[in-house]
Amino acid sequence: MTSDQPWHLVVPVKGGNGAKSRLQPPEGVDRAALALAFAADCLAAVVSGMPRGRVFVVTSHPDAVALAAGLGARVVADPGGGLNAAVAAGRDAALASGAPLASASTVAIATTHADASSPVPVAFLLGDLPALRPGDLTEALPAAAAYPLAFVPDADGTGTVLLTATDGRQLEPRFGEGSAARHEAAGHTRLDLDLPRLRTDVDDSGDLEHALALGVGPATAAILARRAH
Ligand SMILES: Nc1nc2c(ncn2[C@@H]2O[C@H](COP(=O)(O)OP(=O)(O)OP(=O)(O)O)[C@@H](O)[C@H]2O)c(=O)[nH]1
Ligand SMILES: C=C(OP(=O)(O)O)C(=O)O
Repeated sequence: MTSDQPWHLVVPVKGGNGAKSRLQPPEGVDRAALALAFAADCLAAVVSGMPRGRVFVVTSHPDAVALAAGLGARVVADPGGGLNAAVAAGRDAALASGAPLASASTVAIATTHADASSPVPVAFLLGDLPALRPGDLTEALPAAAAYPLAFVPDADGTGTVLLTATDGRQLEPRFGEGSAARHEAAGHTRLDLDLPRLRTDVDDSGDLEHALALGVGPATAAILARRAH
């Protein structure tokens, strides 16, 4: 990806003990630490594939805030209200990215003054993609750029890993189980890209096996090395 890449990318990260509640971690592995490791590997791939200042992590969990800030991402406070509200807050922050990002409310105010003549393409990416590589975004974002609204479904085709908006359109986040059908109904064009690392979000142990087979990043590999044998 080049430095003139126009996309702004939003990555919500829940963090803490409530994260990855459906995932039964391997014996000897702490669930919150594993969830944070997924985010660490995902964000490392994202920031190395995107120009500085274009990555927004929506979180209020201290460990995730430290992780994101340490990687050079911009942190947006989680507004509460779940994943779709977090996506909306990150989208507004990205649109208002010329303005100071003190809090979600200043972001919302600044957004109303955003220059409508230069719309910012915004992409939302799940933060639980431990096998992601920078090249996945290099391929997926230009493919999405051909459509005002688009999305990439997860590996089984029913969920969503990447949701995009260009031409000043607004993301229409409808995340949650079965979100692919809802995003399509909301006008996002479905892109079944052959990018398994992008499409493998980890919700359960089957997904984790799939990610491990593809090859996970160093943070996830290190946490899993603590598995009881
Ligand atoms: N900021 C923020 N991120 C969220 C929230 N809910 C989910 N996410 C993130 O969105 C991505 C996909 O969400 P899920 O797969 O549902 O992750 P999760 O909520 O940790 O997992 P479960 O507890 O099993 O539902 C992950 O990167 C999560 O960290 C939220 O309320 N706020
Ligand atoms: C966030 C999603 O799903 P999950 O919570 O199953 O990862 C989704 O696909 O919209």
